[in-house]
Amino acid sequence: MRTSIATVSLSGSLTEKLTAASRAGFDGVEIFENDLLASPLTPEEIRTRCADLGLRIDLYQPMRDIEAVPADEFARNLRRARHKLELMRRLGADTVLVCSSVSPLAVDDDALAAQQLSRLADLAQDFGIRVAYEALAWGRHVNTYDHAWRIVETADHPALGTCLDSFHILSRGSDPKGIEDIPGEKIFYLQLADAPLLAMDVLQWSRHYRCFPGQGGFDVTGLVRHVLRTGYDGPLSLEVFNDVFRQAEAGPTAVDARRSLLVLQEAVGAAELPAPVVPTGVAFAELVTPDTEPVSALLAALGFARAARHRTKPVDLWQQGEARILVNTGPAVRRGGTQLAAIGLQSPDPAAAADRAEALLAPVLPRRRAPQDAPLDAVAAPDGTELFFCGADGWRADFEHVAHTPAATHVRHIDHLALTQPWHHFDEATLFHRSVLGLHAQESVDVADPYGLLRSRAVTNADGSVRIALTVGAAPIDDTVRAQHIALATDDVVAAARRFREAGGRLLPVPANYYDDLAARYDLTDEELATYRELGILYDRDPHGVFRHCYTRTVGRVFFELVQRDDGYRGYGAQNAPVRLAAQHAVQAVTGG
Ligand SMILES: O=C(O)c1ccc(O)c(O)c1
Ligand SMILES: [Mg+2]
Repeated sequence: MRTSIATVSLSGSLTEKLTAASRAGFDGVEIFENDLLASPLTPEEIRTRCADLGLRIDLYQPMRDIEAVPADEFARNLRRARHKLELMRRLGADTVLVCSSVSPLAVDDDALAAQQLSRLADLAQDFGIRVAYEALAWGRHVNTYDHAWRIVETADHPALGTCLDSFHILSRGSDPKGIEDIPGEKIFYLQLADAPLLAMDVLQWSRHYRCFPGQGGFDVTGLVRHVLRTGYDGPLSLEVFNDVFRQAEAGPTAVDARRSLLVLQEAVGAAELPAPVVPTGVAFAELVTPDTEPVSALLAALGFARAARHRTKPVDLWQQGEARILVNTGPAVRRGGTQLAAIGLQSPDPAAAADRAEALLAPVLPRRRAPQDAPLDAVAAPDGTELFFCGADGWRADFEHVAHTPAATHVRHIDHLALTQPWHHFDEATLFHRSVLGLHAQESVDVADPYGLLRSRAVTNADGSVRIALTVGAAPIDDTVRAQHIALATDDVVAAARRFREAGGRLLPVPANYYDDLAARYDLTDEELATYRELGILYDRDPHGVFRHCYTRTVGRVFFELVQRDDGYRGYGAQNAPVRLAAQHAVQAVTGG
């Protein structure tokens, strides 16, 4: 199936948009009128540019407020339409989109609408152009796809068909099954967009919050299945009006867009991709740092032992239980100090995992960093984090044992990793982790930071042995919020916190008000409360179990969390995150770091 994208979905000048669409592998574009009007290129030059980039101009849009109006008004509309059709001939575009009218002049008269659209189709036919009539969800009289189709059916004109747009159909709660009643050859175009499920005015929802299929709450895949059953063989085209994408770089957005279509095509059986290989655990988390001292001190206080050193690179392996942290002082170190740069994911088939990632347009990283290293399959996540797919124990061969005092035994494994996403990459990150890694996305939650609202969403495998929390701010965010963290699982957070403190570690202090409120919310003993208060342990419950957690101070961009997850608690203490964030800001204000 051919794929296409509307220029409105990408940022930049028309030629930047076209370049991004082509580089991401789209076959065609919908040219949005405003993009053309603002371009210094002539229609002929745009046509040539598209041809050079291997892009077909699948649609020109939109033509508005054409139908069901008084005769004199319609005469003016036809005159306007003729200009556009001439322009389209110069562009070499063969299909024009006509949106259902929102004009106060339009009357509720299907016969008149059919007759006038038929006249327009006559004119378009002279230009070799087809007219695709689309019901806007907020059209004045025509606002459902079945209504638009009835008018097209009545007009019965070979150059008039309908354009289906998943947003307009699903936002109104129309049943997409009825699409199967439309003959495939009368569906002239199919536009796809998803959206988060919001209770708001449909026009605002459409113009600001659309997202790529799989990033919102609509069943776009189900809708496409109905469309394919009609025999429709036109392109799958993305038409996404989104405030964030309008600001984000066009290149990555186009790749994200194309990935969403690949996943959708896979789901409807229109594309075959290497099957997902779900990771089965976290092999390691890798920190890069310009200075091992503060990180080493922190890890030692947490009970880790420096157990091994890489044979060829300045990388130490710190271990406790099944938790492994690599500390790298190599050339990967960037400005901004210590950061979480890579995650090793235990994979049952690393090569196949990398194949799927590559098929879904993830940047594949070199397999060997040095000739003598064991080859490792790795890709970059949208935020730049390197994801290594690790087989049984291959990567360990690159490390040689160093003499060390045994590690403590409080920490069992890495519970979760929390990564902050560049602010315009949140939906992309979720789709990436779901589609590339086969992880399941949990509900997105809002978290109040003193200086902005954050959105957080966890992706996990089935048994919870891989959990990654993705967080983003509504706008570019400050360093506290940019922090990343590694949560370490323990069976006894109180003992682990005490040990950490006795070893010289400093825990994040939590305000007394928090504990007063905790006493009101839960029936905890005075002794328990006093312990939590003393150590800065936060507490949460969900329908499954109990969560107790506390935080270390931050080094560079990274801090650690000790977590005790009892009785199948599934969350991440989101309830407590605002208190934690405020406490981190407070510490930063005092210490400057
Ligand atoms: O928001 C609009 O006006 C608009 C225009 C063209 C479309 O195809 C559409 O779905 C919406
Ligand atoms: Mg549309």
